Amino acid sequence: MSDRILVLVRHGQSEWNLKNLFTGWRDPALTEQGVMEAKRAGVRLKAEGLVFDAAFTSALTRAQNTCALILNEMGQGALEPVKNQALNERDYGDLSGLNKDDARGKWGEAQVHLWRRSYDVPPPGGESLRDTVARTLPYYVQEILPSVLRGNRTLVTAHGNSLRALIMVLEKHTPESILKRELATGSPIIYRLNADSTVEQKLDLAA
Ligand SMILES: O=C(O)[C@@H](CO)OP(=O)(O)O
Repeated sequence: MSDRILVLVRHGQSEWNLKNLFTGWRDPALTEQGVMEAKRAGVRLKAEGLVFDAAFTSALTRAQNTCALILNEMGQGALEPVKNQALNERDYGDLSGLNKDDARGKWGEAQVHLWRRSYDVPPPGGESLRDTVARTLPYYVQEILPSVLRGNRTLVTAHGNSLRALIMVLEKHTPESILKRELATGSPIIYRLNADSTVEQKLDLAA
């Protein structure tokens, strides 16, 4: 068995998730429930017998706090995560701060779904998932993957769409199949990688 372990966790519920607002690069805090979700993720990862050697997170508070809560819960509060905005949420541009139901009322369900989940339709002034892949994937390949392949059990706490960008590659999604890939807040996905960086085994703790 290899030690090439990569764990992805979407941050716990944020204030803007709760208010149903497009968030993107805006920086709301975790809610009480979000804090609980992050702690629970730490408990579950510890129960899986995991110990991390490296951690990466975005430049946004909700992902950083989720990372710290997970590591504290695992008794690994001394592990300092690497923070980089390459892991930030997709930039929602002009939609940032708008209510998602109001947006559906204004532009229609189908258009809003395309902005939220399609591969290549950018929201006005913002990033498509393809644009998000273009900034997260180089960081993954240059920084995160070498850490995993060196045998560091590696935690990444980030965001719904920046993680969908990585999952697209890890789980070999097409631009069509990625439309349906949703990520729950605070639910770890544990990947064991082969030496060629493909996925040997996946354990989705949300499933
Ligand atoms: O608002 C956002 O930034 C994201 C994640 O919460 O939302 P969505 O699920 O609509 O892409």
